Amino acid sequence: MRVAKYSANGNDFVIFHANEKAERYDLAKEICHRQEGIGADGLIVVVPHAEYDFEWEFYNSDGSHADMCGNGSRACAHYAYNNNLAPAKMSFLTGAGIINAEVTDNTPRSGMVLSELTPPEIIDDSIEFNGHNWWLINTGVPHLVRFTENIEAFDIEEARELRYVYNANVNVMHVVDGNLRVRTYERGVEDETLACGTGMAASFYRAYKEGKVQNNIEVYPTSGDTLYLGVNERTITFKGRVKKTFETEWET
Ligand SMILES: N[C@@H](CCC[C@H](N)C(=O)O)C(=O)O
Repeated sequence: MRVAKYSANGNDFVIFHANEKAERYDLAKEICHRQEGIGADGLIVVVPHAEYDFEWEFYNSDGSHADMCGNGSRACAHYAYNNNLAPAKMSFLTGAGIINAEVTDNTPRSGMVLSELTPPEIIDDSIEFNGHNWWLINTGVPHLVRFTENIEAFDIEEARELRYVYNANVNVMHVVDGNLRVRTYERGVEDETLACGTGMAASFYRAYKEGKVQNNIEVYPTSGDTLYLGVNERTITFKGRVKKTFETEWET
């Protein structure tokens, strides 16, 4: 089976396409394993759909399903376009709903991809934990977000505790010159990742709602890359470069 490895600003994925949907938890764990597999934060399988350009299956590296993945949606759009599975402007079905994406500045190895995420929903804006105010926001998957003045001191153990209490990903953000730095602990990877799209979107949404940033800003994840986020009437737009790092045969 031919698979492609992608990096979307440090959040990395293995992607392949198949003729039909299946339960691929074990394959996800095997392929994503950092020492014994290819190594990735997630596995994406592109399958045909009657109404949309395609549908995806998304798995975290521990084999769990997730309804949505912002960075994965951009990597997947580049993969689908370059494998003639979708036009440059496409719509595809995820567990969270329909995602519209557009690939520009394309080469076989990289592209600029804009993904329009599903409408954000503030689930709770008054969570108090260890003296901090957290918001729980669903941007396709649930994220806890709070502000910090010292982003270097992101407490991974506290994040891990919160992740299990709320069954959510956990983010801290710092406003820098009107833009945002964000660090994310991801459930399903069970550690900090180099970038998380829905996490950056949830952080941006809270900062925007509280008037701490304007619309259309730059967001910097742990990888140090630059992503572009904005909000329109209903959805959050999320744009940045993705890279195909290699392709290989995977023996099943
Ligand atoms: N990295 C993703 C989010 C993937 C799903 C998440 N780990 C969960 O289980 O909720 C992104 O870029 O949004």
